[in-house]
Amino acid sequence: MAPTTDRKPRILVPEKVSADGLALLSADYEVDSRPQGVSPEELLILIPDVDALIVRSETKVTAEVLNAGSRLRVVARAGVGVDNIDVEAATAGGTIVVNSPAGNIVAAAEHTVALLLATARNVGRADRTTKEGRWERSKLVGVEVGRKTLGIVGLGKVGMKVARMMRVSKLDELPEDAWSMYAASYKLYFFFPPENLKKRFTNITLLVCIGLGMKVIAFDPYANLDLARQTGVERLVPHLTDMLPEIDFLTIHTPLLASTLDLIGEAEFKLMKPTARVLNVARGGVYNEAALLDALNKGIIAGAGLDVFTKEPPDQNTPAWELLRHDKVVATPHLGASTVEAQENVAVDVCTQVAAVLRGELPTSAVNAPLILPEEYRALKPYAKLIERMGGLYTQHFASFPASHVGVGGRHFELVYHGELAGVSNSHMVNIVNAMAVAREKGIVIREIHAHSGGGSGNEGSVYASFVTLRALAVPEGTEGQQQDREKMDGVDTGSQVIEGYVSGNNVYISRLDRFKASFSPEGTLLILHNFDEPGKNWRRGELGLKTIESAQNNAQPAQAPNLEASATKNGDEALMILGVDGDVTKEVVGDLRTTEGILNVSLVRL
Ligand SMILES: O=C(O)[C@H](O)COP(=O)(O)O
Repeated sequence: MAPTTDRKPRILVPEKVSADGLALLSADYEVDSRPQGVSPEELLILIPDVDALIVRSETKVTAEVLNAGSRLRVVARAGVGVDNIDVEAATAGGTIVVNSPAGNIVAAAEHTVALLLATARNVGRADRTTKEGRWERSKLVGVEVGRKTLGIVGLGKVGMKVARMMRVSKLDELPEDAWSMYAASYKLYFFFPPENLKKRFTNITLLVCIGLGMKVIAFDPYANLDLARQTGVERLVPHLTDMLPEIDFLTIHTPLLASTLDLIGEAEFKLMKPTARVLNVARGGVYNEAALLDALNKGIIAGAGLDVFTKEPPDQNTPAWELLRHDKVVATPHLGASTVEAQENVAVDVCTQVAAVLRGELPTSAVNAPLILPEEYRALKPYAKLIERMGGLYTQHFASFPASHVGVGGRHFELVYHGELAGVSNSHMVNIVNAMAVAREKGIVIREIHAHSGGGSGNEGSVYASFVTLRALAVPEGTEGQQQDREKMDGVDTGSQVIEGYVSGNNVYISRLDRFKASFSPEGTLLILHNFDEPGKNWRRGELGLKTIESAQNNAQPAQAPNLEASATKNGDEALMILGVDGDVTKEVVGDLRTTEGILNVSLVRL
């Protein structure tokens, strides 16, 4: 990741994304919105200067793009599907990918219904021929969808919504055992006991009459039967092929994965009724386009409503291109999420997340970061910051030590979560995007330990409800040496390359650095002076340090942080002084301080 400079972070939006979302970013960031789109070549030229990229489905965020985006911290998909983003490459490069999993559910489900009805009633063809001056009533006779069977593949958010919109039109058409469920979902129990319910409500069924009156069956190996039934799915079939001979309409709501590519091909079409119609508002490729074209041409099925294609727009003379022009097909140009409302929803959702990531916070819907429940997320957020700061402090502070200092390899680490924090399962705070993967690649081993029963360093950290210890182990995990090493670390007096920290309110503090107790905020530029703690001289060293800084740099002043000093614990003859410094500190200043009498070590840490 590129170093931070004074310029505002730059956000590139190479597609049409709702202004309501972008407005959330324009005050703090430089937003380069290009609703007309950018070519792949242009994107490669622009990306090195971009901190965040917001796309829809048209921009292909390839590994090449991601590798060229040296500043890129987040790629946001203003929608659900991330198949246009190389998520693996983003993860490897430490770029967060976020999406909006809920913003366009209603739009996608409604577009499915639109295509279902348009396909059943030849709406597309009728519109075209009427505009051409023809009046072809007898050629355009359709079919009704009420009481027909709809097969849904994939009962995710959109599949469920479609099922809900299709279900029975009258209460008295419900099977007996579905009554109580239906009543519960409308909270009718509140007024009437279940045994009287049917009697009382048969006359006013229109009051709760919704849906198209279709019978819905579904295939989804991961679906929950109770939940499915509550949404109006009559039956879940164990195998996809079980439903195909029975259905009048088929709709698929899955992402495009290796397992869903060509899910419906020649063999599957052959199992369907010649009157069956198929719908695709998910992803091009879940129906094999060549097989679909063949099935329509040969009358194996009756029609298709297609919103998505394997290549958009389809190349000329491909099966997809022929499908677009086919008389039995109603086609739309990937409009599933294209409603004003859905575009506002997804734009506000992802722009909020982009701002969070650029502020250094966790997004709510990261595709390549661990899933954290909102309440866990709120509780863990300051600890994630603490650990990040501890890591920064570790690498910068200990790197300054002379080679003769305790020889810790810096490759084997333990992160120990103490107190209430230990009870949070799957905290994975060290692993925001790729930390673990990158560490592994570099041969660095990080072990996360939940120390449920106290433990820790015996240091002051233990007075806090939760605290975290970062330990660098001298020898690989599991060896006898490591055991001795850890025993040493657990003692009060010994141990080196240990950092301990805690959270108070939303602020993070370091309570131990090396073998010194401490209490300081790991923020900004810190000058850490390790010196002899001769009686009466400790502060003199501090003054000396400040003087040196001031003489080297006029604008450098101690920061207003309340804790500028941390004192020594061991032997009483050494001290650690932490100075928060406004402005920068040059190498020369650090060099001067290092050669000052009584100073044992100096490190400059920027957090
Ligand atoms: O994956 C999605 O969210 C939909 O396919 C919408 O895609 P779009 O943002 O390009 O309209």
